[in-house]
Amino acid sequence: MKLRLICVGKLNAWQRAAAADYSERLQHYLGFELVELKEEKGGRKDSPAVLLKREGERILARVGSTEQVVVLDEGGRQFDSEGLAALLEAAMLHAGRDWCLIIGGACGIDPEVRKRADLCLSLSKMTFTHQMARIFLLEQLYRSVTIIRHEPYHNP
Ligand SMILES: C[S@@+](CC[C@H](N)C(=O)[O-])C[C@H]1O[C@@H](n2cnc3c(N)ncnc32)[C@H](O)[C@@H]1O
Repeated sequence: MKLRLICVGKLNAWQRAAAADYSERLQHYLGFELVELKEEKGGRKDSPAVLLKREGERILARVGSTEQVVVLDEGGRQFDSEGLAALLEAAMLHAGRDWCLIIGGACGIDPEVRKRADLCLSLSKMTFTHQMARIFLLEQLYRSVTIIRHEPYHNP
């Protein structure tokens, strides 16, 4: 089973270092691919909704038809770390579909992308920047695999 993370927008140097650290750790346990899309830059006439829609179309073009789509959204379903690990473990044990995780850009996620979601996942009720959401998600995925393997990273 593989994980793919689709993100919109770039990270600065320290964010990139943090994200790279967790994704490298994660790759020791699972296949992992990062797809980083450019933020939509429209002209002065383009409304935020139009830009979001275009961004959404580019995201959906990268989603595989058989993938389990997990959209990151502060209004989504919340899990504790053990709960997320259990969800991931069930998918791994039952040769589940590959996961495609999606983090929106600075303006959020187009409704069409949300419609494609099998799960909307919230990391907190608080809103994070997309950069911070990426780092927190990668850390939680890494934490999940260490929980699944009973390794000492997670100290509840
Ligand atoms: C700055 S937020 C966008 C906020 C915007 N108000 C919206 O409508 O979604 C950028 C992206 O980071 C992710 N994100 C931010 N906070 C999150 C949270 N607490 N849980 C899950 N994802 C979050 C989401 O994917 C979101 O689209």
